[in-house]
Amino acid sequence: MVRLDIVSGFLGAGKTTFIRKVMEACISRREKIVLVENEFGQVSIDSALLETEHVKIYELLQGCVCCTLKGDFFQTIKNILPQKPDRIIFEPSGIFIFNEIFDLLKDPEISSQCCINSVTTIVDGQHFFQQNKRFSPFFESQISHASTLVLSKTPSLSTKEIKEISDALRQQNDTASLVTKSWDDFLCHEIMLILDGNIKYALPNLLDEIPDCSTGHGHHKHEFESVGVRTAKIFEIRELENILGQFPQAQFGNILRGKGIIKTPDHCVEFSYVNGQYHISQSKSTIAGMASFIGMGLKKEKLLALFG
Ligand SMILES: Nc1nc2c(ncn2[C@@H]2O[C@H](COP(=O)(O)OP(=O)(O)OP(=O)(O)O)[C@@H](O)[C@H]2O)c(=O)[nH]1
Repeated sequence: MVRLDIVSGFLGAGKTTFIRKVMEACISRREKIVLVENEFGQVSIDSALLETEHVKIYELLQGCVCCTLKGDFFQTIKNILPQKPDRIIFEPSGIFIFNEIFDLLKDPEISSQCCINSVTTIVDGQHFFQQNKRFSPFFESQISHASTLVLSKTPSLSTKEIKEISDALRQQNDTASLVTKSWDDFLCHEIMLILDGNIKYALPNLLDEIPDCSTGHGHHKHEFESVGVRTAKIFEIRELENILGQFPQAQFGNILRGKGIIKTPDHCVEFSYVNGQYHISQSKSTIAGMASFIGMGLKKEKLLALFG
């Protein structure tokens, strides 16, 4: 059976960061893995960040596999299965709802060869309470379906804050394993335990236990929009900081998430903007000159002009 490991979490929670660790662990164990990346935006930043010669990456762009791209996702899984990987690691978009995804296991071609091994939901410790309140349907869905909940960005949190978030998570899912320790230094076997140490989804074809989401809900509508940018421009770091520093003031719309790989005079940098805070770091990526923004009421022309 090919194991399907789903790594969910809201926009900017830390999914890609976690998957990078999982990939390192799998590669060191000589597992054959395939990565499926679903980005709501038009530009695939995550694939560029995760690119390695050892792992084949499939991209599903401009939509969400829980609605418009569901058919493409199922077909992608069918295309991958003949390669017989040990594991398919799937990163849904941050605004993913676990509605019809379990129909995967109702497709005989897929369920005879593949089982959902784990659902790891990364929860952004820094922004949890604010985002959970504002975007509760996504949080409820991603948290309640998790076999493991992993808190990210914990070094910036106090013990009291970690306890408060843990209590809130337990109210929504009291059976998942909960990882609150900083996983920056986790060893390979600790990372793999998060995926393989759970039994919630370990058995294939437990159709009786799979929520039936096929009636009533229909495809939910995303209120979000995205803007993708490609640019050959070389930025001074200060220029980039100045751009990112303006985003909370909303003159470019309500930007919830921004990320990109940009050229500077010395090297390429990655930037990440989440909920009003930004971070810039040196990048190892060989692909640069792109950015992606997700939010509401985005001022596309103004954003494009910033990077043009
Ligand atoms: N300090 C710290 N930073 C983290 C941690 N996890 C993620 N980050 C940072 O948070 C930002 C967003 O992380 P990503 O891994 O790109 O988040 P994501 O969930 O893949 O984002 P989207 O796919 O855009 O929804 C990046 O700047 C990461 O470096 C963590 O555990 N600790």
